[in-house]
Amino acid sequence: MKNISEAGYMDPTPIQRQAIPVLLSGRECFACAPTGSGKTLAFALPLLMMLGLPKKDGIRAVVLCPTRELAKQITMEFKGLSKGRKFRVRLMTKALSRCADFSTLPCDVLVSTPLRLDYVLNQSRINLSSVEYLILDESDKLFELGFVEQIDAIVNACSNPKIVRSLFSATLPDAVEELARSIMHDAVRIIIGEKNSASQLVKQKLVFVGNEEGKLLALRQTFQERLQPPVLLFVQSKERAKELYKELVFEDIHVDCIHADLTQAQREAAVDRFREGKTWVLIATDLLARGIDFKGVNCVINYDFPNTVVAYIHRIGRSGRAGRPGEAITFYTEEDVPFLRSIVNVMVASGCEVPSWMLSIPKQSRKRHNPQRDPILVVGQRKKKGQKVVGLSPKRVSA
Ligand SMILES: Nc1ncnc2c1ncn2[C@@H]1O[C@H](COP(=O)(O)OP(=O)(O)OP(=O)(O)O)[C@@H](O)[C@H]1O
Repeated sequence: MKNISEAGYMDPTPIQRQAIPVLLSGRECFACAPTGSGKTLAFALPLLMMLGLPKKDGIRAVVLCPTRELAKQITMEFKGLSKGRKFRVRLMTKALSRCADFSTLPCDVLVSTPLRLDYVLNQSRINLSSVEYLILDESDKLFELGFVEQIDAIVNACSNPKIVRSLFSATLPDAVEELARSIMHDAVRIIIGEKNSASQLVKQKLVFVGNEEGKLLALRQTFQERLQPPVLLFVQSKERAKELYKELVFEDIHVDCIHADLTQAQREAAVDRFREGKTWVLIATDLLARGIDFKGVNCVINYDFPNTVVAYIHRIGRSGRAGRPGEAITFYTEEDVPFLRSIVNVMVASGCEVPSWMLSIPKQSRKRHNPQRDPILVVGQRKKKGQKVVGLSPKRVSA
């Protein structure tokens, strides 16, 4: 209770009100609640309570999530909540996965990405048969192609017949729900608000930019009208993250970028600089779309249209967290128009206004939209082409 009040948590959020008693009663659950609504605490708190005291009985709980950044954040949350007790909460780092002797390493809670845990499992260096609790955070992502085989191996290795498994996410497509049911025992289904909906705290806006070139103009205009850091800027790929970074780095807006081509240390440094307020605008790929909790992101800009509606919900959910209001601006080109409909539906469900013509766009049968986009023109190339380079006026930038 001391740790909870020191963290400033005065009242449980709706997902915490529902999920904590369910987990404390020993039932499994799959829970779907909006982004930023406190799902981490909803599983971390009951898990620590059920573990009771630290023990040296092998690995007792495993939490899986899709990215290293999120795994680190979850580890920190567990450590904060268990301050004063000697629980061993361990993050599966690269070093741990390569060198640790798990047969002698006391571990109450192990937080990992599926890839790293599966790597250790494949080498027969870890025994998961004593695991009592298994949490899959961002569970729908973990059931996607690319993760599902590793999840399967880990679920099978957690062979304790009394294991309690739980799934948490802000989005839970029906197909994933069905798949999840096949591995769970009589799980309680908890849905807060409308399933697969965006956080009501985020004011969503669509901006037509015509084509790729129009995006840079629209971005500069947005920043000139009002730049209220911190801002997260999402692009489609790591190549585009690098290109956009090159384009913005010389402007007075303290920009940085994060993508999978950076080393772990560089990724962590980029996250830290953004958390500390040293970076005002962070360019990111979908690597950062899920789970990451930056306090007070004022605005998310989808420079590139998200490739699925699920990605849209998670991206814009980096803003409007823990009861604070946020804003999301999504640029769309001619090419993106046929894919507007599902995002428009999300906006309407959250009470945002949209032009009526958008409601008559036919639904796309193809769910993914990953077009080949023209490269973002870097400053040097533009100068060579004889085009004018428009900069930002630092006067208009408010910190
Ligand atoms: N009871 C509470 N009262 C106030 N703030 C809270 C409470 N519980 C959690 N928070 C804060 O809310 C923020 C969002 O929590 P968290 O990261 O767990 O959200 P989430 O639901 O997992 O989001 P996402 O779906 O994006 O992963 C965090 O900053 C957390 O500290």
